[in-house]
Amino acid sequence: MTDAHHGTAPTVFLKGHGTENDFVIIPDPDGRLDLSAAQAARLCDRRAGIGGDGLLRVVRSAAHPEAAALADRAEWFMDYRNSDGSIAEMCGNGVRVFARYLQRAGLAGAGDLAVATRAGIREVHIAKDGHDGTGGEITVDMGPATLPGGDVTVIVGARTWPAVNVNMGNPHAVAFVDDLDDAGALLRAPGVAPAETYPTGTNVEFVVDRGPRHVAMRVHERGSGETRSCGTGACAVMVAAARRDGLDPARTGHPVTYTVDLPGGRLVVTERTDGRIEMTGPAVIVAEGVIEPALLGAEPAP
Ligand SMILES: N[C@@H](CCC[C@H](N)C(=O)O)C(=O)O
Repeated sequence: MTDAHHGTAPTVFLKGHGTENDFVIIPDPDGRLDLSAAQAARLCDRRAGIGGDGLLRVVRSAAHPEAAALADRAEWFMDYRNSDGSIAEMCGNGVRVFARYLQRAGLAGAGDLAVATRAGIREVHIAKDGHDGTGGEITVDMGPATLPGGDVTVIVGARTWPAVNVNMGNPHAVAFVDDLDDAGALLRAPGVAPAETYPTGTNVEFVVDRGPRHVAMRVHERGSGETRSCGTGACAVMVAAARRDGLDPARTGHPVTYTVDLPGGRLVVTERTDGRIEMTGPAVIVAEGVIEPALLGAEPAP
């Protein structure tokens, strides 16, 4: 039961986005809102709820069982949910928006900030306001990519493409295509073979070249459908493109930067010589309000 159910305190939400990957933000510093998958999905519903590709619950690490061990290194835990209510390990655009919320709430300043996620701690740098009305850019150390190898195929209808299996804390299948329209309407999740490569499902990226170290992509996200941007996806795409282009900073001793265009905006992704991936992009809060208790609703008895 939440405070909202008892009518003692309203449940506040904010709405934000990073390159139009949009999120319902629920400040819950003391971890009192034990949001179910159904409640998260209702909040993300674009017709009957607030609407979002995902949900970011802002909880003190010390107040969350999955993050308490990280509390001495990161005060805040990003409890991320996809729009269908499922839990994901990591969200790259989400962690920038999460940091922007903390800054707006006076819980963090411009500069460096550590955020706990299910994929571990992510170091975030909030740039001073660029005076463009959006609060300036935010850079996240997304950690190293893992490329487990093996042949993966992405399937949409009768079409298939070879894909690269990349893990950014969450799973990705990156397919290079001739034209972004080749993936069709993406109303359903693309198939992947062998399916066992991704026991918990996967995000799928479709990529074309735009120029030297410049790509464009579409993404179908696990648990959310096609979205206008995906930060972990952009990082997975950058690494897959770099390896395809024969670039590996750990071997050459030179960092590599790719510009990644998405339907909702642009992300800049750099792979450092230590193998860590840095992603830079915008993060904007657009609204704040109060959730009607009926939207959270009473959960059916088990
Ligand atoms: N949009 C996110 C990724 C969110 C999680 C993903 N749908 C999954 O299930 O792994 C991003 O910006 O990285």
